[in-house]
Amino acid sequence: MLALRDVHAYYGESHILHGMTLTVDSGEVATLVGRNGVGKTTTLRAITGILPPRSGEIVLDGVSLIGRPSDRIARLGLGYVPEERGILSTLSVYENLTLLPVVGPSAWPVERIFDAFPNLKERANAGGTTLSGGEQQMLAIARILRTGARTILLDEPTEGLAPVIVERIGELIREMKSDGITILLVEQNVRFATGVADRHHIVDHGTVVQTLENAEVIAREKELLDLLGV
Ligand SMILES: Nc1ncnc2c1ncn2[C@@H]1O[C@H](COP(=O)(O)OP(=O)(O)OP(=O)(O)O)[C@@H](O)[C@H]1O
Repeated sequence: MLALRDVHAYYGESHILHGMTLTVDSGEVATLVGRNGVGKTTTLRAITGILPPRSGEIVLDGVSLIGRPSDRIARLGLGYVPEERGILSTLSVYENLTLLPVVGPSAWPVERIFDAFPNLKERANAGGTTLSGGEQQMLAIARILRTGARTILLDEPTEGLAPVIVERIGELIREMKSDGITILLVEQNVRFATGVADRHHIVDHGTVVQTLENAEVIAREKELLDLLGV
């Protein structure tokens, strides 16, 4: 389980997270939803240790993450797929895929990844950034699955992608969940979010203002879209 309690984080003097508190249960898919700039990405960066919080508690499976460097946090089984995906242009698809160390026993072997993503197999020797946006997103997620991370943070994985790719990413998230992986997802597409998630944390001004079960969000979709301004 992942738990944040009263987390405060800053960029320089800008106070961005104002007491972020939330939990993601083991095996759950939870989302962070909210308008642009409310601190969703910053929350993921605080969890990974890329932007260490100035105060508060973050605990992953009983271990405090506070004060640990991000590479140590990753080795505890936390994977992060940033919005910008982080595919390196100087490396091939295969090299990008195998770049990160394996951190756990449930790591997907490369053969499983190639079975799941035939496009990545076909393009294994091509440059990482010669792939389409959708393929790069698949590669970014596949790279984390290969590490065996049991808790995965995904930042807007569907942004700007064609509907058929969005659907494939939805299937993949459901497959990850059925493998027992815990997922925290930043997602602006409410339809997509309700298709994959168990609970939704509504974020405003760097804090969670409401947590809703998936069924509530489905029932109140219009209200939520108005709230998000989308
Ligand atoms: N590197 C940075 N330096 C300074 N301020 C930043 C930096 N990154 C983000 N911010 C600011 O922090 C606030 C929260 O940004 P964050 O990216 O967490 O928002 P978000 O909810 O993820 O929204 P979006 O969907 O726009 O990414 C914004 O006001 C943003 O301008």
